[in-house]
Amino acid sequence: MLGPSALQGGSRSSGGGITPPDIHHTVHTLPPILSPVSLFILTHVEDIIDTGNTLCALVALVQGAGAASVRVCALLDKKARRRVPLQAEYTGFECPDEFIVGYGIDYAEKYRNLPYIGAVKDEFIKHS
Ligand SMILES: O=P(O)(O)OC[C@H]1O[C@H](OP(=O)(O)OP(=O)(O)O)[C@H](O)[C@@H]1O
Repeated sequence: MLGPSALQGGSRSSGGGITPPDIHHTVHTLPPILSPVSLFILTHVEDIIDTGNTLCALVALVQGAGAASVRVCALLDKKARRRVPLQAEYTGFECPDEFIVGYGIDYAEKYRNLPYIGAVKDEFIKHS
């Protein structure tokens, strides 16, 4: 059965569109918790869905492990950035295509601790 720490480890990728998601890292950092799984129902809670790559990989992994049902819940859904067909069952708010921070979401490892959700202004975004 999947444990909470395993799920946290499996949910990592790039959210704010700052760096590309590292799905291989995601999969390889999962501990060997997916061996004999019989039947379980999982609701995965995520802060934000961006490209959908993270959850697409995670859902496939969990389904492949024998989940009877996998449901995705996300506070924010940045649909305009989607690269794979991922549809969350439960979402809080549709999010514009901006750099979002706060409530655990960072921009270059900053502003995670803001007690509200904000968008980083263009003049603060590093263009490389
Ligand atoms: O839909 P995707 O494009 O795959 O992005 C979504 C993921 O990105 C964010 O994590 P992030 O990589 O920023 O890690 P962090 O939570 O440690 O900042 C977020 O928490 C999701 O897990």
